[in-house]
Amino acid sequence: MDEEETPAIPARTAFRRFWPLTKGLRKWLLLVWLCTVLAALAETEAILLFSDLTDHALEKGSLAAFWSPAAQWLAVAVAGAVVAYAGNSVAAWVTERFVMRLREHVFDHVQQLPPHFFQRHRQGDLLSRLTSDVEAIETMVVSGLVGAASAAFSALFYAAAAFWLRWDLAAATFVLAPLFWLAARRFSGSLKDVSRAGRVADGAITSVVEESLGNIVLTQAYDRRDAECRRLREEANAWFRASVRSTRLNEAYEQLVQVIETVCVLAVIGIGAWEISTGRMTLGQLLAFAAFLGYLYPPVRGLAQLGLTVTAATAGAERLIEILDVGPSVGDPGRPAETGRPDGTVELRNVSFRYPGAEKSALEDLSFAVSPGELVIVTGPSGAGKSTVSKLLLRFYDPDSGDVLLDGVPLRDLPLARLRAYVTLLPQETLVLHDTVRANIACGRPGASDQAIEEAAKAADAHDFIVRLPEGYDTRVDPNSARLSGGQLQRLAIARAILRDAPVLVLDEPTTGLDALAARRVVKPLRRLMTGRTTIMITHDLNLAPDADRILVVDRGRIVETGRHDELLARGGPYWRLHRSQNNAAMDTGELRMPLWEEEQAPVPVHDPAPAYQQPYGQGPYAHGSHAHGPYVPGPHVPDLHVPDPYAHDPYVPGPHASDAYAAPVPTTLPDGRPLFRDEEAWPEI
Ligand SMILES: Nc1ncnc2c1ncn2[C@@H]1O[C@H](COP(=O)(O)OP(=O)(O)OP(=O)(O)O)[C@@H](O)[C@H]1O
Repeated sequence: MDEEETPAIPARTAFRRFWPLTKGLRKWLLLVWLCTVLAALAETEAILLFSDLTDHALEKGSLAAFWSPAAQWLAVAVAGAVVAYAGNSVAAWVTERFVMRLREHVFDHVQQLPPHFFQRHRQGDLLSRLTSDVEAIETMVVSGLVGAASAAFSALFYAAAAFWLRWDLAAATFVLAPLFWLAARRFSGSLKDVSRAGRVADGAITSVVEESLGNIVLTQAYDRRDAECRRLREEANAWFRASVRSTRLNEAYEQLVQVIETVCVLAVIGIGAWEISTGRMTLGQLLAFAAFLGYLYPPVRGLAQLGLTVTAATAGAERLIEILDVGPSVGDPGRPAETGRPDGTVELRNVSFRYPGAEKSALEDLSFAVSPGELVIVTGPSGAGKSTVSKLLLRFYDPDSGDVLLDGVPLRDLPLARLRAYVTLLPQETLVLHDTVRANIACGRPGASDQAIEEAAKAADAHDFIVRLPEGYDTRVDPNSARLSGGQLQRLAIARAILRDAPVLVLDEPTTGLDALAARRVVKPLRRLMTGRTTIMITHDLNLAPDADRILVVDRGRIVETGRHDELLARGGPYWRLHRSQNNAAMDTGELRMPLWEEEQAPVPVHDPAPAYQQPYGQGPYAHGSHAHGPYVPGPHVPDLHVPDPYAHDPYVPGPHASDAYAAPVPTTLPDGRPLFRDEEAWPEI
């Protein structure tokens, strides 16, 4: 779904769609309309008094005939002013309430949408929909409706008054009325197109600014200022064209209407002059008639203009309806399962899943179970489906087939709020609220006491750096804050998760993006967080792997290997290769990493749950003499790699190179000499 493809919707459909949101406000709308009616009555009375004054006081030059109508006129004017003030104030209140309600409604809806929606929509465009498009709908549903009702009433009222005064004169004038309608009709189609283009361009400009400022480091470091300005200019040009064209169209319409009005006024004066000359009309009557026409034109013009405004607002409505029509991918069950706090047994049973619109499945018939308190690491190359597992565990999506179970209960039978209280996610990116440190931790468990927050911070090794901040726990932080390092932010996130105290933890790349020192600094807090909880850690970083009760190696949506760290290394299979590529510092770029098997070897071999052959670590097929020491070369391009895929050989017969460097025992240090995280020692405070 793209902003350019927004489907066209008739104004009536758009109106009907948003009208229910005026519930509770309608009585106030009626009051606004009543005020307009009263104001119109006051104006009419004023015009009639003016006619009286002209004929009795002005034409006859009698001051005595002046006082009474003048006093009545003043009283009517004051009453009209009070009513108009009250009506406009209530109208402002109603329109702003409606805007707030609509914005909350759309915002609430957007927050329930699945992750792929946000990957496919630019944030700036969403922002523009939530701001200017929401306001546009107000002009259609509330101001539009009240305006139309008031204008229609005023037009009818003044027209009736004009007829009552001189029906023949009025009839002659109204013959010209369809001209207004024709003029409005002529312009409305073009105005809708141009408004739609303007709104899309507005969203695009917000997106460019937002993306560019969000990437300011890239912009500055790579001197991309000109490129970014060019990008902005391209979008701004579209907006510029749309807005100039929209002004031109509106202006042309206004001027055309002026000309039509002049024709009407001249017709009235011409007929009036003839009527006065024949003695059938007084000057006062003619002036009053002209005044009624003067009052009649604005509502008639307003009605036609309103048509144009509503047409333009429909373009905004289309963009909001497009979002509102995207349903959440999951919802609360009709009949929720009756469960208490779970022990934390997690199971994926024959789970297959394909992202909406994707060509290939992200997970294929995946099964594994984790017992309460176990630590299971899910690893594998980029795009293997690891993060998809975390999305299913949090129930951002339901599997296409198979089940995800918590203590034997399918997740789809648990209310979402309860499920997410039981399963805590520590996401890859450190998520920080624009708020105080205290609030950032407390959002793990709203209403937590200060003492509980501090204890969580202590367990996460965050307390010490927090108290050193200028205002301690009350220091404000924000997502782009330079105040806290990546590691410190991660420890805040750990404190939040500790406070949440869920029986199941899903850690998605908890050390990614942290340097070695910072990564090491979060290991202890992470261990404290994991203690006693079922933990599923999705990671490329295998430094915590020795701690895991089990490691699942996933590739192309399937488990290709499972076991403990030592067993898997000894097996010399995919895990061993992942581990080797990491120790060779060929970091996780996905492209750099060795494929677990060669592309052409489809279908993907499925893990055989029976214990694999016991192959000494380093005796795998890739422990090949000339490559063992060299820089990492992706698998399929290894020129003299004559050893077939390891999965094709079960059991594997050790090759002739068992004695090379990779036949060494499991290393206890990283290549740069750092100890593995397993051997913790005191580290300096960062
Ligand atoms: N929103 C999406 N729409 C379509 N396909 C998607 C979407 N998100 C992920 N995928 C695809 O699903 C597959 C699994 O993705 P996933 O993010 O789970 O991989 P991963 O193992 O976590 O990768 P990485 O380690 O790079 O984060 C990939 O082929 C990916 O391209």
